Amino acid sequence: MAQKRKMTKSSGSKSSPPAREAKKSKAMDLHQPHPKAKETEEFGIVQREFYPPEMSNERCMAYNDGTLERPIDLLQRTCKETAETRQAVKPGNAVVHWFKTDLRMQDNRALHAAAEIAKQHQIPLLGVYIISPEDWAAHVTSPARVDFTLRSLRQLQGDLAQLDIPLYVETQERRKNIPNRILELCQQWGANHLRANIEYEVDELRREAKVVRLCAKNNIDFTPLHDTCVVTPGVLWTGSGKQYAVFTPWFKGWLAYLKENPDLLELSENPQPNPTRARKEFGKLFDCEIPAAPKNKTVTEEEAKRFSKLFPAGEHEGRKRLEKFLADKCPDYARDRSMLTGEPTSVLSPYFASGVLSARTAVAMAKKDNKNQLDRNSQGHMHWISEVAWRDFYRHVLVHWPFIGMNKCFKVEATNIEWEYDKEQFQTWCDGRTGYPIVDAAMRQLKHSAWLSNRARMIVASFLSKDMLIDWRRGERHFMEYLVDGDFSSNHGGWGFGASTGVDPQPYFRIFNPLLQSEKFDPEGEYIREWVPELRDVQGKAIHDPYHRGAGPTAQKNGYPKQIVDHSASRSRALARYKEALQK
Ligand SMILES: Cc1cc2nc3c(=O)[nH]c(=O)nc-3n(C[C@H](O)[C@H](O)[C@H](O)COP(=O)(O)OP(=O)(O)OC[C@H]3O[C@@H](n4cnc5c(N)ncnc54)[C@H](O)[C@@H]3O)c2cc1C
Repeated sequence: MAQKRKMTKSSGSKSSPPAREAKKSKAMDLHQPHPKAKETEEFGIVQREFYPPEMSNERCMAYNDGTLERPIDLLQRTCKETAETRQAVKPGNAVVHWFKTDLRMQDNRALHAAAEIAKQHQIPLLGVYIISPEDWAAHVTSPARVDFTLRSLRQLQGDLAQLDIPLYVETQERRKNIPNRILELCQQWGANHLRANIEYEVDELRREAKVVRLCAKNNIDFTPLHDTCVVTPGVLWTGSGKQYAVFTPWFKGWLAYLKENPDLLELSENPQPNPTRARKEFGKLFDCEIPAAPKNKTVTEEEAKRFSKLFPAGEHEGRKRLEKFLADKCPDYARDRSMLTGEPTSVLSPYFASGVLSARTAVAMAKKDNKNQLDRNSQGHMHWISEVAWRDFYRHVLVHWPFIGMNKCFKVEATNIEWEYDKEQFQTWCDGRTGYPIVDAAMRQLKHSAWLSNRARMIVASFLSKDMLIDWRRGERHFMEYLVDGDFSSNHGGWGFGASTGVDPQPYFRIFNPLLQSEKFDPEGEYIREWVPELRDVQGKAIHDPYHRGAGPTAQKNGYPKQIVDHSASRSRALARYKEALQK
C-alpha cells in the first residue's frame, strides 16, 4: 500500500515517518460530554446535538504519543500482515472495483489496478457501489451532495456499460454489514481480487482494514490504494520528523516532492472494454438501477432541477469545467480569486469532493498549461495549484491527527475556549438575518446554491465563531448539512484548523472585520444585491452597512434587520476568551 518515493534533503522533509509503534491502548472515555450539555437535556435530542460530544483530551494525546494506533497505521499493519496471503491468491472469474468517493473512470488508481488484473487474466471487471445511509448520517452529508452522487453514479454506470463493465449499486441500511456484504458479493461473483481507493476518515480506514483481513481469511485479495491526494499522506515530514502543522512549509515540501517524483502526476489510463462474455455471465448486474436517496436526504423537485443546472453531474462535466477554467480564468486567479462576483474560481469542489475529478488530473493539467513547470511561471496557475494542495494538506492533517474527526481542533488546547450556545442567534446566522449584509448574502447563497466561494466561507465562519462566539462546530455541521461539496477534512480545516477558531499555528487570531471584507471583495455591492433583495434599492457604499450609512429607512421598510452584534465589542470579547483559554 505504501509508495516508495525519492526524497532529498532539499525538500526539507524526511522520507520515513518516525516510528509509531502502537502500544496497548489505555481504557479511556471516548466522549467527554460538553459541560453545558446536561443543562439542556430536558429539551431532548435535538437540543443536545447543539453541544457536540468531544473526544477527551487524554485520548487525543494518546494518538500523539503513540499509545493509540492511528487508523492509517492499523490499515498499513493489516496490509502488511496479510501481504503473503493476498499475493498468493489466484485469479477468479472476475475482478471487482469498489467505488466510493472516486466516481470516475479517468485517472482512477484502484480502478486502473483492477482493470490491469482483469486484462492480464482475460476476466471481466465489475464495479460495485454501496449506498450507506448510516454513513451519510454520520458524515452529515447534505441532500445536495447525495443528489450529486446519485446523478454521478448514473453517468458512471452508463459510461462503464459502454465498455461492457457493469456497475452494481445497492443500499445497505446498516453500515456495520458492509464488510460482510462486500465479501459476499465477491464470493457470489467468483471474484478473487478486489480493489478500492482509500478514504482517510477514521471509520472508513478502520472498515478498510477490516475488509482486508476478512477477505484475506476467505482467500480474496483486497488491496486498497492511495489515490485521492496528489501526494500520499504520511510521506512529508519536517526536518525533525514531525507532521507539518503549517501550510506554507508543508507546501514547499509538497512541491519539492512532486518535482522529485514526477510520476505522481502521471495519469492512469481508463479501463479497456470487458470481454464480450461479461454481458452473458453478469447480465443481471447490467440491469441494476441506481436506488433513490434515503428519505432524509432527498431534495425537492425544484431543488433537483436547480442543482442539476448549477452542478451537472459526472466526469465529463468536471473535465470540461477544468479545461474552461484553466483557459479562461486561471491566468487571473491570483488577482481575482477572492472577489465575490464574476465567479473567478473554478467551482470544481463538488467534483473533487465526490471524486468525479481527480486532484492529480487537475494539478497535471494546470502544470501543463504552466509551461510544464511547477514554478512561478504564471502566478495564476501556481496559485491555483497551491489551493488544490490545501485539499491534500487537510487530508494529511486528518490522517496524522485522527481525533479531529471527534469534534476537536487539531490543537487540543483550543478545547478550553468558552463558546456561546445561543440558539436564536445561531438561527439568525443560518437564515442570513444578522444585519451584516455580506454575511447574510453568503448565508442565503449557501441555502440556495449549496455552494460558497472560499472568501464567503471565511467571512461567515469568522462571523459565527468570532463575532457571535458560537461554537465553530455548529457552523461546521451546518455547512455539511447544506454544501454540495461537503467534505470532512476540508470543512474541518476551514472551521477547526485556523480561519474560524483562530488557533492556527500563526501567532495571531484572524478576526475578519465584516465591513472591510464587504468593501474589499464586493466593492459595488453587487453580490449583496443579488442575495439580499431587501437592500436592492440601497445606493452606493450604504449597501455595506445600511443602518449606519443613511439607508436605515429603506432597509427598515423592506424588513432588513439591524446588526445583531457590534463588531468591535465582539472582537474584544473574542480576543479575551481566546487569551483566557490558551492560558488555562
Ligand atoms: C469554513 C470553510 C469550510 C470549507 N468547507 C469545505 C468543504 O466542505 N469542501 C470543500 O471542498 N472545501 C471546503 N472549503 C474550502 C474552499 O472554500 C472550497 O474548496 C472552495 O471555495 C471551492 O471553490 P472552487 O472549487 O471554486 O475553488 P478554487 O479556488 O477553484 O480551488 C480549486 C480547488 O482547490 C481546493 N481548495 C481550494 N481552497 C481550499 C481550502 N481552503 N481548503 C481545502 N481545499 C481547497 C478545492 O478542492 C477547490 O475545488 C472550506 C473553506 C472554509 C473557509
